[in-house]
Amino acid sequence: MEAAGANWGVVVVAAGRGTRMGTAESKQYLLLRDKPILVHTLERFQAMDDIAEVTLVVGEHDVDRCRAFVREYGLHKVKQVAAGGSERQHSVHRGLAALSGAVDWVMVHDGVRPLVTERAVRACMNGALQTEAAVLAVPVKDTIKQVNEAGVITATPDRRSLWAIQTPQAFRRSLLQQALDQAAKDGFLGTDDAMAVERLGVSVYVAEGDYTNIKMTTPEDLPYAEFLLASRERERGKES
Ligand SMILES: Nc1ccn([C@@H]2O[C@H](COP(=O)(O)OP(=O)(O)OP(=O)(O)O)[C@@H](O)[C@H]2O)c(=O)n1
Ligand SMILES: C[C@](O)(CO)[C@H](O)COP(=O)(O)O
Repeated sequence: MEAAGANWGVVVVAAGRGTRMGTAESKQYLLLRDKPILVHTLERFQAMDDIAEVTLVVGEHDVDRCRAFVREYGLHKVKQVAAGGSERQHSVHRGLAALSGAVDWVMVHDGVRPLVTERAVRACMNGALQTEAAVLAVPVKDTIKQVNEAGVITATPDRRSLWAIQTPQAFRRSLLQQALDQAAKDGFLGTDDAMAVERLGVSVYVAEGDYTNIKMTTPEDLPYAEFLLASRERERGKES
């Protein structure tokens, strides 16, 4: 563990199209209260003293408008705005390459998870510092079934072993680099970053997150996120 000397960078991936949201505008640019979802997300990391830099990965046609957001919202920790790839994993790989050489610990976060809390981010960072690789997750609340193509249940995994995985996902930088390089070489595509590390045989630890760290995915997520932000503002108002 090298908490004191750790130099943390964050790759925020936001190069997806948001097909399931079904809006003309890509979901990361939709307004949540007064600001684009992506700006809320970046502000979470901007506010944390022990994060040195952020690389933002966006669609190639959105690079200029995102550079303008960086200026408009004073997001000075965003040192690079890079163009992403066709799959999330490609975008992460490009973002990792764009971080400066000073970064030795990295978190990957979805640009469309604007409600992550500082407490949860810290839990993930501390988990990685102790183990090399940690992700945020919450225990699943529903009973999960495996269902075949005919719509028939084939298995009911023990719920006590099931966790819904979120971001951030945190790693020693060299480990994530090795994992993504190997995945690219093997033509392996995962739906999260941990999968690339797991296939190297390296253990990835789970740090308990919050159910409110939702990924903005479908239209009903928008009013829920508005509600959560308003509740947090009310709580802050009561404290001050
Ligand atoms: N080629 C891609 C695909 C996804 N992402 C990012 O990865 C995060 C999580 O992905 P998801 O919610 O699945 O976003 P989309 O791919 O945009 O959504 P959809 O599958 O509905 O099109 C998002 O911040 C998204 O912008 C990315 O950077 N590059
Ligand atoms: C990485 C992730 O956020 C973990 O839940 C998620 O897998 C990425 O989103 P997608 O919907 O699978 O593309």
